[in-house]
Amino acid sequence: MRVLVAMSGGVDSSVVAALLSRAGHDVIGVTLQLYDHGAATGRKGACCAGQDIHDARRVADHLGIPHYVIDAEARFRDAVIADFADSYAVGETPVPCVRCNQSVKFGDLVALAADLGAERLATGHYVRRLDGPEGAELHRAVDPARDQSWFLFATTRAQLERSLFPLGEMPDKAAVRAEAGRLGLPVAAKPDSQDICFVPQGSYVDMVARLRPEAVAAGEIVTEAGEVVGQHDGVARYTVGQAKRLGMAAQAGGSRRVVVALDAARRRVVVGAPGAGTRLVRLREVNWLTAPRPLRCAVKLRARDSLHPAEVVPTADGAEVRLDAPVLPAPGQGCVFYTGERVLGGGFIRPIPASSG
Ligand SMILES: Nc1ncnc2c1ncn2[C@@H]1O[C@H](COP(=O)(O)OP(=O)(O)OP(=O)(O)O)[C@@H](O)[C@H]1O
Repeated sequence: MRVLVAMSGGVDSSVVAALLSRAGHDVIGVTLQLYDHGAATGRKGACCAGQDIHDARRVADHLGIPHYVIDAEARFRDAVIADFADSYAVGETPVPCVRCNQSVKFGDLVALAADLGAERLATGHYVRRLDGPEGAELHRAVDPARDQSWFLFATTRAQLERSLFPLGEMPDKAAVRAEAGRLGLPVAAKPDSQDICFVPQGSYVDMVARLRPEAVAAGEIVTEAGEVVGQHDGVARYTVGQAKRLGMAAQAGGSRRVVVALDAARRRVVVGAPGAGTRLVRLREVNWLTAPRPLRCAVKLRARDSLHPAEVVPTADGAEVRLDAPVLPAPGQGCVFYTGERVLGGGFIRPIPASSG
């Protein structure tokens, strides 16, 4: 069959292209030009994106497959980078990888695959797509250390139907690298990519400051009762649930405190006692990967979170998550519903109104 492979120039998607090509499929490679570190940082010659495109092309040449580069910079800027900064500016903690998967990768590339007559879009994500009685199902990767299922919760059922994730079955990353070596891929020894691809050297605050300066404006750290206990230099530097780096003043007489809300309109970071939390979490933009219905399941409220037993109930504008035990989730993050290895859906966490004076 004809398969469009999303090639980032990294080891994972290169192995995907190679495996599918070796298996006899009619493989077409596509690389999205998403950002330019040189342009973003003002530094000349810092264009990692350019190197990645070059690497993807070398792999495609090595495999003898056609390869296209698509300029998706404007789309990425609007759908991912602007959303990232806007989200911080309203006191949320965004997950840009979910926005990117939702828009640029699965939204646009599944459509491109159809235009090119390809039956499937393949990526190097570590997840499994299995066929069940309801159609395509999203499952965790075999390797729990690499599993990316949480980041794919917004992929629609129609997009999943048309996707392939060959690496979800791999035992671990070492096996993928070994495969890259065996296949003679020129990127076999390339280091793994960084966390947020468009933020150079992890300085996300600088990027937010350029786009939404109000998100890094100074303000007060207050208790839920409205007592001022410290100063901060921007709500964008904080996330709900954070207990570190709150400053000495915010640690009342040595007792620890935790961020319980970010009131961006008043530039306030609201702190409370550790153990503060809620049993009711409201979600927006919920994507169901099963028929929407009340579910008894386990939810994950950030990428590297443990599972929390809960009941998820669909509502007219999203879903309500009723947790067995209180949690302190960060608005803007994802809440993903799991039953065993399968993802049943997920949505974005709505803000919990700040209760400070
Ligand atoms: N610029 C891009 N163009 C096309 N596809 C991309 C691009 N960036 C990422 N992808 C696709 O999304 C997948 C997951 O992206 P992620 O950033 O998690 O990659 P990764 O774990 O670094 O993998 P890789 O080793 O392939 O770069 C990639 O394996 C690839 O299929």
